[in-house]
Amino acid sequence: MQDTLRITEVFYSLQGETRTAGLPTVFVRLTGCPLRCGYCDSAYAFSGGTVRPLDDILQQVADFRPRYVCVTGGEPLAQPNAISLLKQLCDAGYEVSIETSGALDISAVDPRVSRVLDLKTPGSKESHRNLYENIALLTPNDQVKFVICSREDYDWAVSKLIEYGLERRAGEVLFSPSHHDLPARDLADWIVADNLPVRLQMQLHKYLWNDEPGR
Ligand SMILES: C[S@@+](CC[C@H](N)C(=O)[O-])C[C@H]1O[C@@H](n2cnc3c(N)ncnc32)[C@H](O)[C@@H]1O
Ligand SMILES: Nc1nc2[nH]cc(C(=O)O)c2c(=O)[nH]1
Ligand code: SF4
Ligand SMILES: [Mg+2]
Repeated sequence: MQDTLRITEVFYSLQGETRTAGLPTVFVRLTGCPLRCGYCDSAYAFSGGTVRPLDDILQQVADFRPRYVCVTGGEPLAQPNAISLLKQLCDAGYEVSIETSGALDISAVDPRVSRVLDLKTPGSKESHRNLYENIALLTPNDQVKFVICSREDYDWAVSKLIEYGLERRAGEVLFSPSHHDLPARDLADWIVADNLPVRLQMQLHKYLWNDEPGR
């Protein structure tokens, strides 16, 4: 039996987030997630999807002839075969990233992959799931993200930034407003006022395409 993954969608768009924001990217969205963040914009990937052989997924990615591939979900690391998919995408020569909740062990992910590790804030209602052991594994090829719902979340994120020296461990520390919860301008003003070594991230695809699935 060939290795398979349960997949919600594969699509080509502009990366809306992280350090490659604005660059054409193929997205592979894996189905299923053990978390339930209150703000989740991808709840349609919690169930359903199609079980597909890895080779079939790799061929669909190749047909777009991309430079960048982003594996997301759902929670991609909840499916063990995601590790094999990531390795094979790297072997094929793409620049690969993974978006992960930070609740699962990231140690088996191929080091060529840029791991975008979300540290779940209290506003997500899932911060008790954060696996802080992951932080020691971060390298300059990785990125840490906080999705911030309120001033309380911002203060919490700053405390984690300082406690773990995150800007010295990861290549990027991203502060993103939770869409519809916090005006980006408030977060921008706080970052400047506190002179933080972090990058404000806005979800480009929501401004371009109003968060339609598959964009
Ligand atoms: C949908 S998740 C999928 C990957 C993984 N489960 C995770 O949480 O990182 C991808 C990214 O979108 C972010 N996200 C989800 N809903 C959001 C929202 N309403 N506003 C801003 N970011 C959001 C998540 O925090 C995460 O960084
Ligand atoms: N354009 C676009 N960029 C994205 N970056 C991360 C996404 C995600 O849902 O994880 C995403 C998405 O859904 N669309
Ligand atoms: S971990 Fe990611 S996919 Fe799962 S509920 Fe939270 S934001 Fe959504
Ligand atoms: Mg999305």
